Amino acid sequence: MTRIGLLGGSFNPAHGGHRAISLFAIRALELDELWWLVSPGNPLKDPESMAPLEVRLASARTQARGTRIRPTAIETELDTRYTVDTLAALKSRYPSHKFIWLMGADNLLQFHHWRAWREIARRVPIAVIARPGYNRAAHAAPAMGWLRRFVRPVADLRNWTNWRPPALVLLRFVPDPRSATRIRQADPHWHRRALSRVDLSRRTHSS
Ligand SMILES: Nc1ncnc2c1ncn2[C@@H]1O[C@H](COP(=O)(O)OP(=O)(O)OP(=O)(O)O)[C@@H](O)[C@H]1O
Ligand SMILES: O=C(O)c1ccc[n+]([C@@H]2O[C@H](COP(=O)([O-])O)[C@@H](O)[C@H]2O)c1
Repeated sequence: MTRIGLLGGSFNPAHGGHRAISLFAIRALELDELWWLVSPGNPLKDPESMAPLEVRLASARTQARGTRIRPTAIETELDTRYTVDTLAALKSRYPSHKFIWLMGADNLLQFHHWRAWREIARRVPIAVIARPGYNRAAHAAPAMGWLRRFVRPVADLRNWTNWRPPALVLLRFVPDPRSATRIRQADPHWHRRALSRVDLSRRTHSS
């Protein structure tokens, strides 16, 4: 049985915060691999401000170097955009893998807007990772009105593969204030430089 964590995201761009929380999660959940699902397009986000998928994926590969993190654009391959569909496709493609969905506390605040969010929680256990500025609000998130009864103690964490979903665990690692919004604010043209690096490496590989 392979233990896989799933961290879906825009990764616009990937940053050290993603890497840090992922490394903590790999250890805490004893994961064989943590897959970063670099989204072709978050259904709730404006595509205008989104760098091309290949540039975001390249930033994810850079951040994941030398770890058990596996950046993927598997939602493109599966032709899914909604997490509920991605999970169904992954579970049927990898029937012997055990999956756990990871998300930062900011995503829990929006979770009730996701398509079939209760169904997502019925499909896989969920680990919510504390994030500076969002934790108090996350405890009061609309989705928590329903999810609260399924919260598991951290003491039982290693046993997550035996949890029968819905099951939710709240994880606190060293708080990491990094965010893609801040990076874009400081460097609005990050993707242009990144795109030229992607093009360059493609040319180098094909030459
Ligand atoms: N510093 C962090 N601490 C905890 N969770 C994080 C952190 N950074 C990102 N995440 C989580 O990682 C997942 C993917 O994040 P995403 O790619 O949206 O990055 P982001 O920094 O939140 O981007 P943006 O600022 O554009 O919203 C989400 O579940 C998000 O909550
Ligand atoms: O399925 C949905 O309705 C849905 C709505 C919003 C976000 N998501 C997923 O949530 C993950 C985090 O997205 P983001 O843009 O906040 O990094 C990513 O995998 C998205 O596809 C999914």
